[in-house]
Amino acid sequence: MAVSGVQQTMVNDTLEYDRTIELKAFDETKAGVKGLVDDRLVKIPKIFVRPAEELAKELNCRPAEVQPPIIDIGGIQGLDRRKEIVNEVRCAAAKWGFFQVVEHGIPLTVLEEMIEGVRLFHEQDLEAKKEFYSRDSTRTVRLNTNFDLFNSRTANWRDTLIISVSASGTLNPNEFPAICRDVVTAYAKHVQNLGDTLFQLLSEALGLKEDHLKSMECTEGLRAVCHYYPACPEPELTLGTTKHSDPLFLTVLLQNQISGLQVLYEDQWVDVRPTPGALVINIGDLLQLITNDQLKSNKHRVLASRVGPRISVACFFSGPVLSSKVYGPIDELISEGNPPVYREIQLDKYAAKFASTGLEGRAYAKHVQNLGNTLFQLLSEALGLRENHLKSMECTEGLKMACHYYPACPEPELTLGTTKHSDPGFVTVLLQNQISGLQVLYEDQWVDVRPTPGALVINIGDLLQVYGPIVELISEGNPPVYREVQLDKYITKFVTTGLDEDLGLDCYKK
Ligand SMILES: O=C(O)CCC(=O)C(=O)O
Ligand SMILES: [Fe+2]
Repeated sequence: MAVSGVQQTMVNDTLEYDRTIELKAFDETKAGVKGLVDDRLVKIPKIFVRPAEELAKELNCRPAEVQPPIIDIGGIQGLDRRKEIVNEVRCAAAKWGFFQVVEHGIPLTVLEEMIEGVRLFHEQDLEAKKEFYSRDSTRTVRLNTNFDLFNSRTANWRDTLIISVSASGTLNPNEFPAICRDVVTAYAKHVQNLGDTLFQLLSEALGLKEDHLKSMECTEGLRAVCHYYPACPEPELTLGTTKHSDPLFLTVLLQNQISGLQVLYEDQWVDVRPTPGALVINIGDLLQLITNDQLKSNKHRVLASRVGPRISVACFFSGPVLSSKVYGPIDELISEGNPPVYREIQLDKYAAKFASTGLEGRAYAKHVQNLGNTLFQLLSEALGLRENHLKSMECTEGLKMACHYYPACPEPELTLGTTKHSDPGFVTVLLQNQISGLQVLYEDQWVDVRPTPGALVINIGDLLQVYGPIVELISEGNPPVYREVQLDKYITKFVTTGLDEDLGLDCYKK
């Protein structure tokens, strides 16, 4: 656990060097996976190949014969039928987190034209597409391949055009790509209306007033994410989209007739079969959070395929993502017997976190965050403070991962893997493989920190030693040894001096 900025620099320096170069070269073509396919390659580049252990597990996995429910929402105006629909929605959203809707009011021609518009966009000349290629999430429209390309272990066989339809609360079609502007505008209006209906049905399914979720602004922040999955020469080695759950409130997904989408149901991958005219609806993590687990946000993925292109449009209802609005379990859904399982989150911070972690790689980080919380409790108690003291000082925040790769060295006695230093953050949780090398300076001697299977190394960082000494730890006989530091300045100083300059903590002494 360490502080942002600092460790990020280290990540870039040391994470599997060749892979980073390959990823950069691929990204710089701005041609995406479609560009690779146009070059008629027969083997997929290594950056797309899933790790052997993941592929081996896949063999044990059989798609099941069940299907998420298909719900006909045509009759919602009729009182009795509406009750039935609300009931079906409740069951599907609680059990599967996924369902398909038919008779939703969006004409088939609009669905077909939307798919065609996305195909035209991705299949136009590279030069025309390049102007949209960007990883800048503040842009209304951006094309890229794998939004998490530089954070994921394996790249996905997919390019994506992302359009923030109403991020600022208003539709601004002038910025949409001309080649699909009209159809995106028309489709987005239909999806917004359907979203309003779905959030009404979901509110009723939860026993709330029909406009409850809308009044919480869940119907806001519509983003159309237009995926293009080209045919893949080695589909069994990669994925179209890595296993994930959608982070925000609700997703309305349009897919063409090429299958690939799967949802994880009772530990089996189940195909969500393309059904002409149907739209797939799935619950996102935040809707699970505010409903205190009554509705489920389920994991899903997309397989790569020898046939293609598969085209899909995922419309995300993200809420007011740029605002600091706070979301927690809805009061009406909480009771003594059903206490809140989640704490409140601030939407802008939550969304930024997802954008920077990507679809995978959250599993280890989540465990480390939990372990960190425990360690800071133990450390607080060890200092004779209340168990949440260090957490309340925000020491548990700003988790960053630095993934080092130390190649074998022909002349190791002439160099070092990492120069002598202390860590600048609060606490570091270190995972190492079985190759030794880490040493700690103890009583003026270098002591090996031997790799121990299953163990993690924990070390105290400079900030925990200094950070504006805690008043409870100061007394007349033990006056403050350090002056207070301002966190951002402190970090900047470390980043600009690097490991070599042995600043130590002396410069922070009074
Ligand atoms: O392409 C699909 O069918 C699903 C895409 C997806 O899961 C997503 O964009 O979150
Ligand atoms: Fe998804």
